[in-house]
Amino acid sequence: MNTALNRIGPIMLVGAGKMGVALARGWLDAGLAASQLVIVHPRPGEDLLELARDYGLALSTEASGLSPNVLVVGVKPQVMDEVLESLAPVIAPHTLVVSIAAGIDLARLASKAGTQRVMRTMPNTPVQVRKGMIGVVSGPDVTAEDKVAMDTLLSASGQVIWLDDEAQLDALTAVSGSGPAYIFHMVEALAAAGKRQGLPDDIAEQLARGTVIGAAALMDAGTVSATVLRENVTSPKGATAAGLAVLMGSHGLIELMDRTVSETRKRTEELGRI
Ligand SMILES: NC(=O)C1=CN([C@@H]2O[C@H](COP(=O)(O)OP(=O)(O)OC[C@H]3O[C@@H](n4cnc5c(N)ncnc54)[C@H](O)[C@@H]3O)[C@@H](O)[C@H]2O)C=CC1
Ligand SMILES: O=C(O)[C@@H]1CCC=N1
Repeated sequence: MNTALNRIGPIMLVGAGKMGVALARGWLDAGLAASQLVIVHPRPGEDLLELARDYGLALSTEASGLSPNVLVVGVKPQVMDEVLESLAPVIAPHTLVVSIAAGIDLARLASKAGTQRVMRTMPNTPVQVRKGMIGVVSGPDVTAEDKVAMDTLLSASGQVIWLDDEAQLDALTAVSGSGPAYIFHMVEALAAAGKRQGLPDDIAEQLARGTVIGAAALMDAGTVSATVLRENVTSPKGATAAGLAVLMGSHGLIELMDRTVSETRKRTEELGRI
């Protein structure tokens, strides 16, 4: 049992799809008692039902009968307005409203939720294993106690990055919110290249996946920079140097990642205007 975590509730999570379930699993793994969490979902999917079974969680099909201290809204940006408006009966003056939606700004959240006590967060899927990167910005009526409570709750899922400038949350979305997808695609690309070099499919996939896991574990094990870790693999005039000359050459990964992150940010900003 994690005492600090269990002083925050009751917590209501509305919309537990991929991300909501990932967050909830992180909190429950960190010691949040099932009695402190109410999950509201009209049609629970298999992942949510499994989470409920694992932790003895009660699921609810509608938000009613409770004004939570923290209301986390985990729906898609496209339905955020209507969902927030429908939550008016459970939002009390003591309720901190927390959105995880990409793009929707604090002013819009506040206007639809009917309170200035709002926060905007941007987690990523590794929150499920408590290795998330989670950006946060606060609305004007968020108290110091709210910030401590959210820092405790979100820290249970990974590293919390507080930002003062809301625009930076869209940049953070494009780096760490979407970032796991870039890395998973790197695994797919490395496996595909291995197959083209004649490796059996299953072995190429095992090698690519295991290599990214091993490289991430090396970064996790210490504070050595990615640059030094890369240099440690790269013997002068050796094999790696030949491959990196392509990856780090003109139109290489730096340019590709720059364009990728820039497009993701642009779309994040668009989602906030839909
Ligand atoms: N998937 C990711 O890696 C990340 C997603 N996000 C944000 O998280 C939010 C959810 O994304 P995902 O989990 O990927 O999508 P998802 O589609 O898996 O989850 C959204 C869930 O909300 C449910 N829902 C819709 N209307 C509802 C209502 N009225 N009441 C309760 N539940 C309702 C849907 O049935 C669905 O299960 C989005 O706003 C997205 O921008 C943020 C960070 C990372
Ligand atoms: O793709 C999306 O819109 C969300 C935001 C960050 C990760 N997934």
